[in-house]
Amino acid sequence: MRSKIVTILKFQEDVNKAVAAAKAAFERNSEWRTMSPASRGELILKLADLMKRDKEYLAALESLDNGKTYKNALHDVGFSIDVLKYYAGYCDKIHGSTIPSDGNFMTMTIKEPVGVVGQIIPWNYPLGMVAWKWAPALATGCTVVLKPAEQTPLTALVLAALAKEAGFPKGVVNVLPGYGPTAGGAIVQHPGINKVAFTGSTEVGNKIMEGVGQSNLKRVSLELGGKSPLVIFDDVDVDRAVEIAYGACFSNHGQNCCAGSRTYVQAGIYDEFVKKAAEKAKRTKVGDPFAEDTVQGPQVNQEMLDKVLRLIESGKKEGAHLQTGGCRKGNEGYFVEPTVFSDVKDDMTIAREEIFGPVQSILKFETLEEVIKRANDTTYGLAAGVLTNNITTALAYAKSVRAGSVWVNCYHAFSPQAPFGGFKQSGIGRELGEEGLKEYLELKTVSIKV
Ligand SMILES: NC(=O)C1=CN([C@@H]2O[C@H](COP(=O)(O)OP(=O)(O)OC[C@H]3O[C@@H](n4cnc5c(N)ncnc54)[C@H](O)[C@@H]3O)[C@@H](O)[C@H]2O)C=CC1
Ligand SMILES: O=C(O)C(=O)C[C@H](O)[C@H](O)CO
Repeated sequence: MRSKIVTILKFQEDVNKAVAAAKAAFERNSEWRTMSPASRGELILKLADLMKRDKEYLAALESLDNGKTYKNALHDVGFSIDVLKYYAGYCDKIHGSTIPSDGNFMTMTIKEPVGVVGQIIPWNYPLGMVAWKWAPALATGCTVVLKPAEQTPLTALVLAALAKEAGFPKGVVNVLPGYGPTAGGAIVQHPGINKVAFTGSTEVGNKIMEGVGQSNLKRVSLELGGKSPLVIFDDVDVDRAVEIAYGACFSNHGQNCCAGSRTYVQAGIYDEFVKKAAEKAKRTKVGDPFAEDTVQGPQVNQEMLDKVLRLIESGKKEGAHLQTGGCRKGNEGYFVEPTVFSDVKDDMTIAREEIFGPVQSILKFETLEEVIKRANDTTYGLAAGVLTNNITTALAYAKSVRAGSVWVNCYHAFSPQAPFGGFKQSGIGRELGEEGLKEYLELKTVSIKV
């Protein structure tokens, strides 16, 4: 008990130090606050350039730390650079408006950085999540204290070193590795932090809301779990649909908040789709993330391996039809066989819980009205997809599905310009795009008596 208290106090002390540094960097006359917006943009671009210089190193470290394939890690580094560049361009374009208010006043609004921001990120996109969190925070002029996931702290630490090399003033970015309840908890509770941005489980998202309520009502943005539906109508090319559905569900080994983990297939093509989806999954090359031809590496750790296997077992027990996979792959490492279940029913655990693993659940449907209802029958609302050649069907689905992103005839269509975030218990607020900036700004109204 005593050693636990000492550990908690130690984390508290570290968080205090990081917050003090971030607060000092945010002081009114500090170098950071008095820097021109254009120079702030140049620093962010410099960081992006340094990441480009070190991209192979960053990707290798990410792959080593997380288990994702080197190829995917390299893609993540590229996307992270794009996100930084996109927000760098915003630095000198953040402005308020003038308002024709009643009475003899001239009224204007000013957009100001929210202040010191605590950022808590997960292990599935360790480097990508740093970029998504830092870019809008730094573009708006905030200072940050970031806690990477305990499973994958390495690339965030390298990015901190690159930020130093780029020339960010002392205290603007702080990286603090540590565990969730201790280091993360201390960030959430800290009275010196003005906003917390979090990506991770809905369970911890709830704890963050509680902690914020108990401390100083920090601003909050949350990007949480999902159980996203991909709906496939029978007017599409089945082979193409199988490919898209595979990418939707299995990319990043299924460790993806917006994984298309409920595959609804219309009755007319259902049997053919199931057969081909199982063949596709079976062909997946699982193994060493650094090998050229590997498509799927290991899950991140024992805990996640156990969770995925437990959910696969629930699928078998509850009567879903196992088409392929269904077991751990080999006896070493955290590898899972790419798994496909058909005849999944909406009330089965595998159709309701976020699995975060390489498991596809295929469900049959007949009509648009029916499938909209079923797609929306979830506590989540992060993403959704639809494959059809009928524009009316696509638009009806896109308008009716309760999700933050809807992908039509594609999936995982991410770009730095397009906002991303959840309806319902998938989150609060948006990341990326112009919307992502708003999460880091306070709006001030100034009225001048004329
Ligand atoms: N939305 C997403 O991208 C992610 C969703 N998940 C979901 O969550 C499940 C569990 O994975 P975990 O790694 O346990 O997720 P988690 O939500 O516990 O971890 C995410 C981050 O939150 C921190 N954290 C944990 N407890 C905290 C607390 N009390 N206060 C402040 N910070 C805290 C962790 O240290 C980590 O940095 C996964 O199986 C998956 O379903 C996990 C990772 C990412
Ligand atoms: O899973 C998450 O947390 C993400 O938001 C990452 C996205 O899925 C995306 O694939 C990153 O490129």
